[in-house]
Amino acid sequence: MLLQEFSVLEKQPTLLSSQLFYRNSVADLTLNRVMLFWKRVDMSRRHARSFLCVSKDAKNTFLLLNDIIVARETEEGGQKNKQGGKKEKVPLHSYGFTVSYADRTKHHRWRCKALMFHCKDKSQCQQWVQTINDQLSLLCSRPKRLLVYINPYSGKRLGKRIYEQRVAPLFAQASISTDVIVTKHANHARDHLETEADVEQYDGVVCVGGDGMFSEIIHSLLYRTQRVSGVDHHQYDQDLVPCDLRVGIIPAGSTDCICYATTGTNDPVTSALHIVLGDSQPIDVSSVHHNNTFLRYSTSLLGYGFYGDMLMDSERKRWMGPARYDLSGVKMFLNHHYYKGTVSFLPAEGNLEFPKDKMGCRSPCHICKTSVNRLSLSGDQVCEMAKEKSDREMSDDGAWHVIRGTFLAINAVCISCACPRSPGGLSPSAHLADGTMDLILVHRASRLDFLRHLIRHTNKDDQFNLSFVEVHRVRQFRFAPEQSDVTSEAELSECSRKIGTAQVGSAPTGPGTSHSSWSCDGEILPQAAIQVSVHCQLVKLFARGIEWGSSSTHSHCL
Ligand SMILES: Nc1ncnc2c1ncn2[C@@H]1O[C@H](COP(=O)(O)OP(=O)(O)OP(=O)(O)O)[C@@H](O)[C@H]1O
Repeated sequence: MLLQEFSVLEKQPTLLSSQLFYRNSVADLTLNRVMLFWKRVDMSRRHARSFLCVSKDAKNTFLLLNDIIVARETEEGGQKNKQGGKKEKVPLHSYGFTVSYADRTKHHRWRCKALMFHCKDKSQCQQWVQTINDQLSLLCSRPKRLLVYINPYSGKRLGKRIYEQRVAPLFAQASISTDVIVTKHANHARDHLETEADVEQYDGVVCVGGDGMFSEIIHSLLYRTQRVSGVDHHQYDQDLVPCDLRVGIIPAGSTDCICYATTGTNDPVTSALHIVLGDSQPIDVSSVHHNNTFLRYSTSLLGYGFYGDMLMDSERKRWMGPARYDLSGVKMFLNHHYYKGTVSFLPAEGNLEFPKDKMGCRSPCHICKTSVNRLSLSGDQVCEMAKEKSDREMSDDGAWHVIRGTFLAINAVCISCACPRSPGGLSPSAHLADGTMDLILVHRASRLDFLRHLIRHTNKDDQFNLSFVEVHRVRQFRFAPEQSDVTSEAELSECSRKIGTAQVGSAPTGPGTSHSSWSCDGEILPQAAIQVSVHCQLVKLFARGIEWGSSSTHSHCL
């Protein structure tokens, strides 16, 4: 935080101020509506040190209220600092309280830390705890009751343990009550959310698992929201109603790319802290249709060719765990299939940034902020927007771009799809909530060139700066394989009904045939010919987006 910003915040009306003991010396502690701050008092010189003095202990001279989890009285004589493990010497006062807060550490990871203050008497101690917690209770974005689904078979099958050991204690500390369901089979969470769960009583849904589990949950929430609002999601150009409930992701899966792309890490404690602090990050969702029949929603990767074939192959190797993706990736790379087809897309005209700009989406992102914030729109505004949209589409009709070609891969991403192996992701500059998706077309190329393209996802080289790769920021796109689908309407609606369970092997496409299949956030779609439309900020996550920098000095010291 800059000194000017601090000076503004410091001038907020004071709620409580006292002289207390902090780290064996006297400090003036002050609480206002936005932060808790303190300065050490130099007893010998009888003047307070200024905030800018170069004190050895200049760290953590303030905490933003938004980052504080809870204040608690410490037991008498219990001056043990749990984080440091060291006993602090408290010569004068045995009453104290701790302030737990979320601290930013390296690589966007957050940790729960605690500061301890000592008071002259119990009533002063109680007054501080009460006043801090009263202020925290005014932060209405913080969840009080959550519905948690744990997939015990995600990734390395550690979901239950991760939740119990690393997440549940933080929820308990923040007095969040939870109803926890350990899923017994695929689509257990979906069915429970759709039929049994009384979602009105919760402030959010948490999924402990991977991207597949997240997808299952947002499908249920979005189905439910559209049904309650009377919206028919089968109509391709229908404006969808955003989902009110926020979703938290505790990463425990094979890739966890939604979590990584929205928090900058795949760390369960960081995700739990974002939930506890009530962070909110809208994300775009694309809807995938085939002939006016809704197929699925997508929040991460919609991939045809290389990624579609890889998913199809890896589904047969589920028993191998996360290693199946590596093996199938190598196999598909060696197979080197390419597919003919026609891609048509509506470019995101008027957008200020493009996939090759390398600006990225960093919180707070002005590009996403200036995109229409549908989550705050009233019903009338949504109607007005729908009208504007249809006017725009009529005038945009000629704006559709058509590319007929032979493709190794066609990828469409609503977010960067970053993950630990590919920290930039498939499209490093994709925005989380600007109402667009990045359409990446990898044209036919030699194996060696394709390998160069793939390797660039793991290093700092530009994967788009190759003659056979093109990338477009789009609002809608369509794809038609050279031989269009021959699936009957009856088959189509049957597939659509079963789609939640990904009918692997029932799809009429696959390697070795003239067309591939689409991988839609890890599920295989039965049709190759699809229409895709992006819906701006349709779902909200308990996240903050990726922040600039990640050091604790960012917010806690001057
Ligand atoms: N108890 C369960 N048993 C079997 N499958 C389950 C269970 N609970 C959820 N699932 C299904 O497992 C699939 C994969 O889950 P998840 O994404 O959490 O794990 P993952 O290891 O990351 O898998 P993937 O890489 O395929 O996404 C989801 O589609 C979900 O529907």
